[in-house]
Amino acid sequence: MEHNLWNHVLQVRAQSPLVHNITNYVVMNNTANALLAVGASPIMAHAHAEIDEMVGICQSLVVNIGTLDEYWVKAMLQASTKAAELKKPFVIDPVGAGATSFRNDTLSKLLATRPTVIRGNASEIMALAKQNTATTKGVDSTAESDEAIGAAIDLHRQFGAVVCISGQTDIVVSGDRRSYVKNGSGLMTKVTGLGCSATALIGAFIAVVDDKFEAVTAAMALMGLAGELASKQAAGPGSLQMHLLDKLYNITEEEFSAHLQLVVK
Ligand SMILES: Nc1ncnc2c1ncn2[C@@H]1O[C@H](COP(=O)(O)OP(=O)(O)O)[C@@H](O)[C@H]1O
Ligand SMILES: Cc1ncsc1CCOP(=O)(O)O
Ligand SMILES: [Mg+2]
Repeated sequence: MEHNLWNHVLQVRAQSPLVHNITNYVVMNNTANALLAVGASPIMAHAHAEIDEMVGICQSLVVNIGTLDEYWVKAMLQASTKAAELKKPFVIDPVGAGATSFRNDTLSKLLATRPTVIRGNASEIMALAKQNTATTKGVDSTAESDEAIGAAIDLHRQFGAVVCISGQTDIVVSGDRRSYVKNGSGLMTKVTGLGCSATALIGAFIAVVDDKFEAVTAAMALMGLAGELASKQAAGPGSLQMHLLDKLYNITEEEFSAHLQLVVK
């Protein structure tokens, strides 16, 4: 599988999939830039009047609930329903799951449209599976990714989605398949929107890779590796964001295979 992952990076660059994003105000710019850097083509669009056509021309959809309001919830449900109808892959980022009943109710409706992939941090994945005993801390995780594996397995069973728990180790769960990506940097938690960027990259990879488990693993490997290599050049969060975009753009096969820390089970 390791060799396939780099081929998937090359496929994204070669095919430049059009990725429709309904995402939050905080990260629109970061995530569009992350998609461009890996070779994909982002479009951010949430007007009800254009959702159906937009889903129709895109190769995948990213739904991120970071800054919800009622108009946007309708747009998200319209888009995910259309994507399911057209058999286009889509990924949900349950930002802040568990923080409010508005978020939880919206997520229940979105899950019912059967996303291809769910990517969240450990607190969010546990909240989605209603396994959160601790109170959530907004958009940041209060738990380690391995604490959410049971929740991820449960979500996969209920909804059939590939589930990714991000954190110090990114864990991808699908049926009895597991991958563990141990790249990244603690400094990445000091830049807003890097989880959202990981989800956007998943959107690009599921657009071009048939095996969705491998697609998600490749996206998380690329994000973790780019963040780790960029953090070595960064003086702090500001320059990390800048170096991360550069590394997403110019990472080589040699860097990818020399630094990848992947366990597949
Ligand atoms: N403690 C950490 N050590 C190393 N890398 C991390 C750590 N936390 C997050 N990352 C990296 O940041 C990416 C974004 O994950 P995360 O911070 O969990 O998302 P979110 O911003 O949604 O909470 C991960 O895929 C991983 O590469
Ligand atoms: C801070 C914040 N508030 C609402 S959405 C958002 C961005 C969260 O991004 P990420 O989960 O990628 O850190
Ligand atoms: Mg997040």
